Amino acid sequence: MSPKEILKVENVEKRFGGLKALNKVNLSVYENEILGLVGPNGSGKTTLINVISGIYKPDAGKIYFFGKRIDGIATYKLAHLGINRTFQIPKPFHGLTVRENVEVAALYSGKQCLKSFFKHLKNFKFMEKGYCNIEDDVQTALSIVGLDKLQDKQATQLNTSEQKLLGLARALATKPKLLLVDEIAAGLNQEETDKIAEILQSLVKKSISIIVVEHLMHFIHKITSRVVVMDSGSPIFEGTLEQAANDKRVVEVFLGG
Ligand SMILES: Nc1ncnc2c1ncn2[C@@H]1O[C@H](COP(=O)(O)OP(=O)(O)OP(=O)(O)O)[C@@H](O)[C@H]1O
Repeated sequence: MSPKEILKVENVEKRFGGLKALNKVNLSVYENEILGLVGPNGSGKTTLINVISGIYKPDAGKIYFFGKRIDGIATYKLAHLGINRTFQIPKPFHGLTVRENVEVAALYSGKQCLKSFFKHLKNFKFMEKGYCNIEDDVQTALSIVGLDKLQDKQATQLNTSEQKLLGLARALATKPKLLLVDEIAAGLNQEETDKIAEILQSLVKKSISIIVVEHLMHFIHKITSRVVVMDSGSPIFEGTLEQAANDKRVVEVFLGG
C-alpha cells in the first residue's frame, strides 16, 4: 500500500515586491516520514515553511492538509488542525519558566483552552493548573525533548541547545501531526545534534510527519529518507540524498559546477 499523503503543496507562489521567493512550488509530505528540505541560502526554504505554517499567505497556489484546503489560514487555526513549527532562532518568553513557556504554547493552540480563555477572561482562571487539561500534554512534550528536569528554570538560563529543545517542546505541546523544523541543528555540537536527530526519529514513531530545513547534510542524511532540493524559489530535485549528490543540477547549485 502506498503511503498516505498528508500535505500537498500545489503551484504555490510567494512574492516580496519584485522578488519571487517561491515560484510554482509543488511538494507532498507523506504519513510517518521526515522530508528534508535543502538548498542554498535564499532558495526559499524558510519562506515555504512560513507559508505552510500560516505566517505568510501565498500569492498563488493551494495547500491541502489531509485533503482540506489550508493556505492562508491563521497559525493558531493550523495548530488546532495539527500543524506547528519551530523557528531558526528560538523565541521563548524570557520572563517565564521552561514549563510556563510550554504551557503558553499549549494554551494558545488548544481549541478548548481558547474557548475557556474567553469564557473566563474576567477572573483569569484559565491559567490554573489543569484547567484546560493541558498539563499532560505539557509534561509529555517536556519529557520527549528531555527538558522535564529543567522545567522550573527560567527560559533565559537555558543554553542554545536547550533553547532549541524548548522551541521543539512548545511545538509538540500542541500535538502536531505535521511538524516543520527550521534549522534546529545550526550552531549545535555533534552530541547535541545527535540528540535532536534521535528525538525527531522518535516522533515519527508517534505518527508525526516532519519537514526538516537544514544545511547540515550529515544531519539530513541521518534522519531523512527523501529530500527536496530548492533553488531560486523552486524545487529542482526530489529523491534520496545519495541521488541528490549525483544529480548534475543539484551539484551545480551547491558547488557552482
Ligand atoms: N520578509 C521578507 N521580505 C523580503 N524578502 C524576503 C523576506 N523573507 C525572505 N525574503 C527573501 O526571499 C528569498 C528566500 O528567502 P528564504 O529565507 O526563504 O531562503 P532560505 O532558503 O530559507 O535561506 P537560508 O538558508 O539562508 O535561511 C531571499 O532572497 C530572501 O532575501
